[in-house]
Amino acid sequence: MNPLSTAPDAGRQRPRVLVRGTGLLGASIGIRLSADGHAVQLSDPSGTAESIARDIGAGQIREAGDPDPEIVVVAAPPEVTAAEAADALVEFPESVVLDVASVKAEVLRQLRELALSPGHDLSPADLTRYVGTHPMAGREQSGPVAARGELFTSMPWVITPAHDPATGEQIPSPSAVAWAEEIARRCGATVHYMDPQEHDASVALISHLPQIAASLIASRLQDAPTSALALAGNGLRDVTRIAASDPNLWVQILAANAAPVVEILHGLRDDVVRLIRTLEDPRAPGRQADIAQLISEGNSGRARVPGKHGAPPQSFARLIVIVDDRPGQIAAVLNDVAKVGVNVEDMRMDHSAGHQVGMVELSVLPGRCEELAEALTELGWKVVQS
Ligand SMILES: NC(=O)c1ccc[n+]([C@@H]2O[C@H](COP(=O)([O-])OP(=O)(O)OC[C@H]3O[C@@H](n4cnc5c(N)ncnc54)[C@H](O)[C@@H]3O)[C@@H](O)[C@H]2O)c1
Ligand SMILES: O=C(O)C(=O)C[C@]1(C(=O)O)C=C[C@@H](O)C=C1
Repeated sequence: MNPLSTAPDAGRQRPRVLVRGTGLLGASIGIRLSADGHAVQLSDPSGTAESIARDIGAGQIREAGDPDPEIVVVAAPPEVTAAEAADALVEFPESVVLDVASVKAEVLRQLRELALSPGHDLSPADLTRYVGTHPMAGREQSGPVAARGELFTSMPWVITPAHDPATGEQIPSPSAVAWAEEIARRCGATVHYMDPQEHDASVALISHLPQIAASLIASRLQDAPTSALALAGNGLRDVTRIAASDPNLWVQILAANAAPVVEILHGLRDDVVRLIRTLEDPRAPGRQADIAQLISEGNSGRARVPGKHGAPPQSFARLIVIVDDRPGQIAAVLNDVAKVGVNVEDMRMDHSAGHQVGMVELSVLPGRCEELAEALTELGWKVVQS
């Protein structure tokens, strides 16, 4: 009997996993599952991506004659995801097949079309072993070199089981869904369930809109004078980090989720037009209240962004440690923080223009900030609380 025909057994089973597509996502999953004791096989049309993934500990390159995987994770670009998942369902008739593409309804639509197509070996019954998923974690860099085993820790991972449009019944078997959930948990993520359409509408707002906004803002900088760019502070860095993302990937994501994105862009356009009108004559009666309203609407939205583990938003206390600008200083600070036993929730490094010093900004729980500042000062660090 297929060991995966039942739900995960109290976390003891370690099914063999094939990761198809060993870029950022695939290699990160491979690292995490290998560390958790799974035998992970790797395959990618790019031999370089496969070799790098293997070399960084994501698993072993799948060779002819290797045993069939029990779980396949398709981590390929969105436009080939349905075809890759279909091939895996046909090639490994006992395996559970997951994908991690950023869009869900279009992948499912293509898979259904393949299952109904007389020219394809995929049958509708095979779809009982397919589970669409989407880890809400990534980076602006791609390829296995950017992979990190910790990528998914405490981040949401959405599972989007398909339902039969006629009967409303869930298509993937309960054990396939349970295994998808188990893989997400073993990668350190927190699991959410949604149907594919609700997922796509949600990510249009919380993922696709930010990407578009970051790209549009960063594109304004292309011809900016170098003297202006030299003044760039954290505000600009915060809102443009994801503007460095892969254009190829985003063409595919936005094209596959265009309708919900367009709806949101209409609303954004209305707000931009309103702001332009206001600022054309900012001293006219009522205009300053308009500006204040726009900024405070942003405050309200921002306050709703949840913290780690989907917990309510939490403001961390921040302290800045001033370090000499030489190798090993960040590690030395973090080492001392670990000695004090305080968890760092976030960290960033900044340089003071024209000075040979760096500023390591540490975000910690407010209740631990005072104690950490005192301990680091005692250990000889220059500490500033902000
Ligand atoms: N980048 C992110 O932040 C992020 C986050 C969550 C989900 N995703 C999704 O994960 C998937 C992979 O994205 P990524 O960021 O790892 O991209 P990536 O470019 O880092 O890696 C994609 C890999 O897929 C390989 N590939 C290309 N065609 C293939 C095929 N037909 N079969 C198997 N592999 C193939 C490429 O050679 C490459 O190594 C995408 O579907 C993306 O939507 C990305
Ligand atoms: O943090 C980043 O760099 C990301 O772009 C990650 C992000 C996101 O919007 O949160 C981007 C696209 C993916 O589909 C999932 C995650």
